[in-house]
Amino acid sequence: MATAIDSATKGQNGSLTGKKPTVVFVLGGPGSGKGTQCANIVQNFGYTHLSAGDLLRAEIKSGSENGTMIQNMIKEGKIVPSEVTIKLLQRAIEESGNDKFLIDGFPRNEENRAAFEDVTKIEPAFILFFDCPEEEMERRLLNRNQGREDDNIETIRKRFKVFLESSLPVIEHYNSKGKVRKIDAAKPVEEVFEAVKAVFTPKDEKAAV
Ligand SMILES: Nc1ncnc2c1ncn2[C@@H]1O[C@H](COP(=O)(O)OP(=O)(O)OP(=O)(O)O)[C@@H](O)[C@H]1O
Ligand SMILES: Nc1ccn([C@@H]2O[C@H](COP(=O)(O)O)[C@@H](O)[C@H]2O)c(=O)n1
Ligand SMILES: [Mg+2]
Repeated sequence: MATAIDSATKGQNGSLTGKKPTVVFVLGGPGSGKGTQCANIVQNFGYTHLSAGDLLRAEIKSGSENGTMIQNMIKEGKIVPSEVTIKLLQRAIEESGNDKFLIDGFPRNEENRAAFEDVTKIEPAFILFFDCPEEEMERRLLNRNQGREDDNIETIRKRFKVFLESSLPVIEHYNSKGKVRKIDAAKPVEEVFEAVKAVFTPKDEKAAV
């Protein structure tokens, strides 16, 4: 069945001249500030923010048949199978009506990356990578107070391990293609956003200032 992603990719009449959606993958360790900065980017640059973690948490709440499996994976800091997460992302893209997306917390491993590329044929414009020391991320997560079941020290340590072992190689993959825009995320929110703005501001606009 043809999807909105197909038509965006192939054009309304199925030709190959249509414009693909612009996708920026927003990556970084747990608590590095991805969600916080995405909210700022949405306000300033007209993107739609899709957090893979938020979509998975909403799926649990919806009472879906995958809910218990997803909940168990999140509690353990494990990565949910790609087909589940990609379906949620595809649905959110189709329902948004926008053509510019910040996909936050995805791809989290090589399986996520390859499956997304396979299914959607979308190549990200670039990867926004929030680089932050573990001690700072740990402090932030333990103070977040949003009632997340995975914001406890035991699960946080598991999430850090998964980030190092499975997610960093994805960032390295894109780095080798010159697609990573690395941001020092240890600074205060406003300073981080100054660096983010520079990445999203077109070169000719920077020159005019
Ligand atoms: N630059 C910053 N300095 C201090 N605190 C920050 C900064 N950025 C975000 N925070 C705070 O740290 C916590 C984690 O931020 P946020 O939820 O944006 O991270 P995240 O990368 O989306 O985390 P996760 O991967 O767990 O979803 C929040 O309480 C947020 O208010
Ligand atoms: N691609 C993804 C993204 C997230 N998860 C699971 O959700 C948890 C929370 O993610 P956040 O980005 O909100 O921190 C994460 O630890 C994973 O369990 C996933 O499986 N796949
Ligand atoms: Mg987040």
